[in-house]
Amino acid sequence: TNEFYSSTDHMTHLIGIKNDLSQCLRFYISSLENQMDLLKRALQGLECISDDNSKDPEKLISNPLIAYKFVKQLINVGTAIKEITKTNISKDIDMLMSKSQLIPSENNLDGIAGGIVRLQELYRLNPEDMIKLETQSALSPDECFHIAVIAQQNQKFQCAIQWLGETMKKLHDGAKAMVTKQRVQTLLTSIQSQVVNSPFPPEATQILQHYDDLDLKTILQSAYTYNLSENIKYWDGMQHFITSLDMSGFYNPWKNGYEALCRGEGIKMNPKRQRKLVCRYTNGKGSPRLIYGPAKEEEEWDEPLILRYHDFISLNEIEVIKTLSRSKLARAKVSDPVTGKLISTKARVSKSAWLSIDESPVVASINQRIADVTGLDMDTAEELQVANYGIGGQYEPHYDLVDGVPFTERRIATLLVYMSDVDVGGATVFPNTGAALTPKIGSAVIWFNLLKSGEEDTRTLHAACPVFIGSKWVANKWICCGGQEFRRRCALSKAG
Ligand SMILES: O=C(O)CCC(=O)C(=O)O
Ligand SMILES: [Fe+2]
Repeated sequence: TNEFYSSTDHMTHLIGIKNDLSQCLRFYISSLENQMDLLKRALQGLECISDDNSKDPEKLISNPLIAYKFVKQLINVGTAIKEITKTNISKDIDMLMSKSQLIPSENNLDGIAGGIVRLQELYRLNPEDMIKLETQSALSPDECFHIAVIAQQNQKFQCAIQWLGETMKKLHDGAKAMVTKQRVQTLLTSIQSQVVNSPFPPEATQILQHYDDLDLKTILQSAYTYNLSENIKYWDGMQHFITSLDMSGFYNPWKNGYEALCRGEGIKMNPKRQRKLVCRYTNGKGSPRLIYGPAKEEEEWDEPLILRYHDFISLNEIEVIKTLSRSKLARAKVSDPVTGKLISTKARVSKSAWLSIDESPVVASINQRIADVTGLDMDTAEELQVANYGIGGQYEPHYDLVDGVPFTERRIATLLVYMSDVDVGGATVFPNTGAALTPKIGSAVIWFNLLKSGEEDTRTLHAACPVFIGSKWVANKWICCGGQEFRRRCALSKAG
């Protein structure tokens, strides 16, 4: 397909496409230039036939040398014209056309703009930060305006207004553009009315009954509806008021926690708990393969227990897995809560592929290693799911448990292999427990999605933070309930 932005790995193909395109264009231009030269020469030939004597044509021809020259020029022109029709530029055009099929479609640009807006909001980049990023590839007023439009469509009004401001500034500085100040103003007005006319949520109505000031109501309303409360905090004089109202739990309760954790705020670990976390060498449940090469197991989180295995897979294995996946990577989807159909959404911006153990000894050996380390039955596990994230790529908070599957197919545990480091962003966070796991190449983390009682462990709600800089590769192995009856005993207690 022609969607690049949802996988940074696929974005890299664009460099090849760019090189091919410039080569084809170079060929085509030089063919055209040859033709132009021939045409110009032909024209020059015609023009240098002097027609001083045109009033007396016979005189022209009567001088044998002039006559000779005259006919010679005409023949030259004829030759040039024949040559022009002979040079075949249609081949170059065909080539150019076929290469241009690979040019990304417009929705890629929308997707990237959406990623920029998400990163900007989530990592709280203020206008100055954005400008610093922007100076490396100065955006035109039209480009700034496009980002503003996408921000508005994604209901990130704060960002939209910021980009409209940039657009205005550039227009003011006299940059050439299609967009006019008039259009910027129109969009600004429409954003304002969108914010003000948004429907009032019932919980907010109750609270606001106590306040008469209409202006405050308007601001609060937009804060609620568009989850701007975080930003409003920084508005003059609003801080105290907002804190006293505690709007945080209003809208998308998990979302604020998720975004804060992604920024590295609100990680709920304390030194006392931290001291109890240990690391050890382990041979799993006595697997012979681990006796001589024990696994490096680290307790990364206590409640719920999250273990990390260091050097779980090698760089070579990672290369094999990536190569096997590349041709299969397709936009990852989520099931629509209403229709149950698989859809592609901003909530999950990545591409993924499934690898079976028959595909390569490397996949089989990783599968075996997971069995050795966890002591769990792999016969009922799902295939390995490899994922590569895109620009601002993320996966919003979710449970790995899928509704409506037989008990034996429930995902009792998730093992997540990090196949890359990520320069900035891209952590795996657990909003209900305040945990954040940093991707570390070659390591794997594991947690149980079900309590020993078989109930869902709500502490395992987790998310993949937007990748800011870098490429993020992971592999998921979902281990299912079937076959684990004697390996992980059920218990009446809820303890993890
Ligand atoms: O990429 C990550 O950090 C987490 C991925 C994840 O949760 C999933 O694919 O279900
Ligand atoms: Fe997940």
